[in-house]
Amino acid sequence: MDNDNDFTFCQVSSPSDQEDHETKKLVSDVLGITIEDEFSNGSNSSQSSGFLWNEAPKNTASERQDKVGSLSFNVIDTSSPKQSSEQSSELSKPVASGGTGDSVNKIQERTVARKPAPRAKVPFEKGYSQMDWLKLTRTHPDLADLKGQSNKRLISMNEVKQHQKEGSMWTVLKGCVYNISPYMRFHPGGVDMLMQAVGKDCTSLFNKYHAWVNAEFLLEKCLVGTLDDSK
Ligand code: HEM
Repeated sequence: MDNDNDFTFCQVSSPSDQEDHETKKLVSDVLGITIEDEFSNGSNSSQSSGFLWNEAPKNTASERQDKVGSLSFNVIDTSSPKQSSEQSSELSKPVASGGTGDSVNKIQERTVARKPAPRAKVPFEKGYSQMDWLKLTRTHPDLADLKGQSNKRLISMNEVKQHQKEGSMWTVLKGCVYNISPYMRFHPGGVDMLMQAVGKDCTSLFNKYHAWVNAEFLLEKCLVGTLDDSK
């Protein structure tokens, strides 16, 4: 009860309007000092924002981190995109470069690293992803449509040319003859692109677009034979 009385007493003798105003001002001043001290560490506000978002010296970053406390993660976030773009341009440096075009090359590399060229990849139809293709290659008994024939026989280019119909579309890739008909709708570059391979040797086209693609593995079950290049 004594405490209640004290409380009542405090309420009754609350500061006058003028005193109240002064108290508020004092509090806000103190808060102002505290905020400025923490963020700018005695410097002006433009330096403060520079520290948070632009170029904080790397060797002082951890020191700032300690002082800022819970806001320190901002420092790391701000500097990381710069680092990664530098890294990617480093990674994309040409193996051999030299001469006067060197600096031009570097500028172009940076542009490439930031804005990758759009790819002509066609969105796959439902059920025609590369995973679906892999499943099909494991379950289908005769994707190459061999009908019991060996896939080790030699095939002439003339025979390849004759297979350009639905269900039996042959192509030559790196000396191997494939029936690419079942792969058509699974091709990430689209049916139209792959149609250019039908009835001919598509090795140079294939290498032009994606030399890195492991066609030997992808088309393993579509193998019809080996190109007989003796004729
Ligand atoms: C005959 C066997 C072929 C196979 C197994 C094959 C497979 C693939 C694969 C797996 C991709 C995705 C590549 C990636 O994500 O990096 C792709 C994309 C593509 N393919 Fe093919 N492809 C073949 C032939 C061709 C041919 C003959 C052409 C051109 C006439 C072609 C044009 C493209 C294009 C334009 C893309 C999309 C762009 C890209 O991913 O870089 N492909 N192909």
